[in-house]
Amino acid sequence: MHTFFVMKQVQVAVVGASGYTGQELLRILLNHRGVRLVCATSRQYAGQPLWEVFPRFRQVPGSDLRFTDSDVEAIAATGAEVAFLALPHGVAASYARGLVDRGVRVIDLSADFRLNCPDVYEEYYGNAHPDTALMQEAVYGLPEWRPAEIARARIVASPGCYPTSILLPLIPLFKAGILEPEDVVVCSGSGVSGAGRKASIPLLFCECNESFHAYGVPKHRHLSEIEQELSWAAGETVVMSFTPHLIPVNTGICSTITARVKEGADPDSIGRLLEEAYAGAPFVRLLGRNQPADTKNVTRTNCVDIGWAYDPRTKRVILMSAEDNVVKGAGGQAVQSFNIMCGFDETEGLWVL
Ligand SMILES: NC(=O)C1=CN([C@@H]2O[C@H](COP(=O)(O)OP(=O)(O)OC[C@H]3O[C@@H](n4cnc5c(N)ncnc54)[C@H](OP(=O)(O)O)[C@@H]3O)[C@@H](O)[C@H]2O)C=CC1
Ligand SMILES: CC(=O)N[C@@H](CCC(=O)OP(=O)(O)O)C(=O)O
Repeated sequence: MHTFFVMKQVQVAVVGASGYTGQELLRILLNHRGVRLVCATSRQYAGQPLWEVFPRFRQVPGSDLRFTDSDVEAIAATGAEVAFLALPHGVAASYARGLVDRGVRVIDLSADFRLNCPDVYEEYYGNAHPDTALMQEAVYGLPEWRPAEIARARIVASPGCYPTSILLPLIPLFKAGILEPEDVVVCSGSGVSGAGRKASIPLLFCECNESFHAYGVPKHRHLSEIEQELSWAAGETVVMSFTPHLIPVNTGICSTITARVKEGADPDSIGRLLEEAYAGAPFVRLLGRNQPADTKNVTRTNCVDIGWAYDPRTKRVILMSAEDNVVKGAGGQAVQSFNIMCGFDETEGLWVL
């Protein structure tokens, strides 16, 4: 006798489905047993089926759905219960309030709702936030640290790609109080898809290939959310240096973090603190002492790999992390939050290697 397991289905919309993170969301959601995709938006591809725009989805069940150029009213009318916003920052905020007010739960991949202080938002994004009430309601959706708040949220602000690779290694050490709060230095590299699927001369193949350079110095906009979350973990203000680099690969983020260990703190506790923090975390893979993380092992997965080292001469811990910017740094992490919000296993649809 066969036993059939029927999983509940949640109706889902992807708004901004033709970009890099939108495409990644489609890839994961078309394979998710608990999802019925009811809406995928794109202005330029409106009317075309998903598989025609992304031939990799040809013959995949559900890929006959057509892109629509939708507004809030039309998205809600599809019966969507959850909407992923994979829109440029600034645009996402114009959809969020209308959807939440119509009872659609929102998972926003943009930076619009990640900060909780309106002044910091204005400092980094150059304009006043259009909806500070919703900004303060939004949960910063790092699933490893806020599962209970994510589970009941109306709006989740999914963390940025660089921040995810930096926060996961550092939060346990700041929570344990072993790091100096004003002596953190981070050097990160991102694949070119991090900049989005748009025409731009600096992003052309001949401009970025065979090349490696820093950008966004000295105050990349991600500094604001990283310092916010590290200050939350430390219980005091954390100030850091952050230098992003563009690396000539499609996807992948590699972050090398060094931080000074406080006088009297035990550097031998670093490995144990990480292991205790992530004992039940399916997507955090601890590599061990003196083991660097490599982007080639995480691309197209929802995993973050983390290695660590300690240099007694400088009294600095060295944390090395790698993730895929469009998966754990964006679409995969957003689906991880979706699973928690909808009562699915946290890993549902995400064990694709
Ligand atoms: N790429 C990455 O690694 C990461 C990106 N993010 C964030 O996720 C969001 C999406 O990023 P990404 O996928 O790279 O961006 P893309 O530029 O690749 O895609 C943007 C999407 O939004 C749609 N769009 C653009 N402008 C508008 C508009 N005014 N109204 C409605 N739809 C619009 C585009 O389709 P169309 O023009 O056809 O309408 C497209 O589907 C951004 O906020 C980004 O900062 C977060 C983490 C990592
Ligand atoms: C390579 C590149 O340009 N990366 C982007 C960061 C990725 C991103 O989209 O930022 P959010 O996570 O905040 O949305 C940048 O530096 O602005």
